[in-house]
Amino acid sequence: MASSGGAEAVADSPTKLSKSERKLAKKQAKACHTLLKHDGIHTVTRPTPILLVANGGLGNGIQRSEIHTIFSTVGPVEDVVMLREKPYCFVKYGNTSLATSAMHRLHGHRLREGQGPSNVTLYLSFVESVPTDKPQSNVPPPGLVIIPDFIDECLEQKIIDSIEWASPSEIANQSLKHRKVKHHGYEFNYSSNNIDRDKPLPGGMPELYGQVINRIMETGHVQFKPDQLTINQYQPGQGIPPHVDTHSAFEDAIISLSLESQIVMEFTHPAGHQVPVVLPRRSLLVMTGEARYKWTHGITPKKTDIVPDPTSPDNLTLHQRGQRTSFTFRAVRRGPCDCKYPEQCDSQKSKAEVTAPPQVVYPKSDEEAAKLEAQQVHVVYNNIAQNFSGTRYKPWPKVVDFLNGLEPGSLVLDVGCGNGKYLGVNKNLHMPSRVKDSVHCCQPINGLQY
Ligand SMILES: O=C(O)CCC(=O)C(=O)O
Ligand SMILES: [Fe+2]
Repeated sequence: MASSGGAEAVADSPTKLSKSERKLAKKQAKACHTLLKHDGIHTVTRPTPILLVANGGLGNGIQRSEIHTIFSTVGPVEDVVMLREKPYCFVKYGNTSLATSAMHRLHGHRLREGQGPSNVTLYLSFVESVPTDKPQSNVPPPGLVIIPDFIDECLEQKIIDSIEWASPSEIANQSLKHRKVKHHGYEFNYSSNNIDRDKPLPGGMPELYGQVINRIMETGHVQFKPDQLTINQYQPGQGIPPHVDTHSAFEDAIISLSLESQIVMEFTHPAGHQVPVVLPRRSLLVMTGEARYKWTHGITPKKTDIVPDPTSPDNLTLHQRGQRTSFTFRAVRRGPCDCKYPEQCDSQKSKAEVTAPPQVVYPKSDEEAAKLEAQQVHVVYNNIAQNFSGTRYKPWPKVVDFLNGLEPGSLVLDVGCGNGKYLGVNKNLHMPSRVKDSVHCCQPINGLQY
């Protein structure tokens, strides 16, 4: 039986729920709705030995050991199952009574309490079985090679110490705000995604990096000697959007040396399937052929990566990112690209295709505009409302103070009221709103709408 929420299982009596119990039940109902809608997971109201722990998954930055420790305080845990990228996990007890005790004690538990923004609230539901992870193809794109320990720690330090970053004010003026970059050989222009062949940078390629390039050539994986270098420095939480390095800008073989910290790079095939690839610290990544020309590569901006761990029952664990500095070596292309991947190739796409601005069709009447808004705005917001609302339940204290400071009877219009979290803050105010489906808590009054 599918449940709208395990709240019944949590409440000791069917009598009136307290305010915090109501909030918990509402959050849980939303979690169950989302699970069913997106992952087809049915929660049940009848107690079972298995608990689904919403917010307690690898996708939420939670380690299995944290879940194991807290759930073991109730009794022996038989298994904790974490699924790749999912923000929930499953805790299996030997019997229903232990799972029921855990439901009573840990539903609404705040993990990492007092640890600032990293604290999370766990919402529990009973489930009858644990779904298995969808088999994921981990076959890396053809043409991708990783050479571990390409350089030793001593050279790594030497290279890091040698970087001459621009001054903070120069960096503040750069177009890239989300990571630090420095170029040698040629400047990479992030607006055109290309380089200006006629403007080599003064200073050429520093001698130390020249040595690394010679070493790269000795691997035998690279045909064209790199003459351009982009140094990227990422703090934990920073990344680079998925992209294919412009075909017309660089020859085959895009090479990246990872220093200071490992990272997971996501490779995505044009058909949509994704393969996460761990780039170990001090390793060299070489992308040629399909890996270079056809698949996108990118780094998701987050603070932890999910990485393989053969010692963990689900073969996965979390790795906290540290500062990573990468050296991307590329050979500037001197003519058009004639690769086998015309779909991704800017040299082979017709000029019109590449340069034509997207066609914008403006509505011709108010009716057409209203129809467009209904399709593109109202329908979208109504579809995402449940999820959206689940992430916005805490009123901002300053707004609450403002509302509580108003004269009783004041008329307040909360334009763009989201899930209406302020509508009930001060019962002495009139706060009209119209949000169909978005959230049941928004009350329309007297035709005053937006
Ligand atoms: O940081 C990296 O390893 C990759 C950087 C990259 O893809 C680029 O600069 O185009
Ligand atoms: Fe790239």
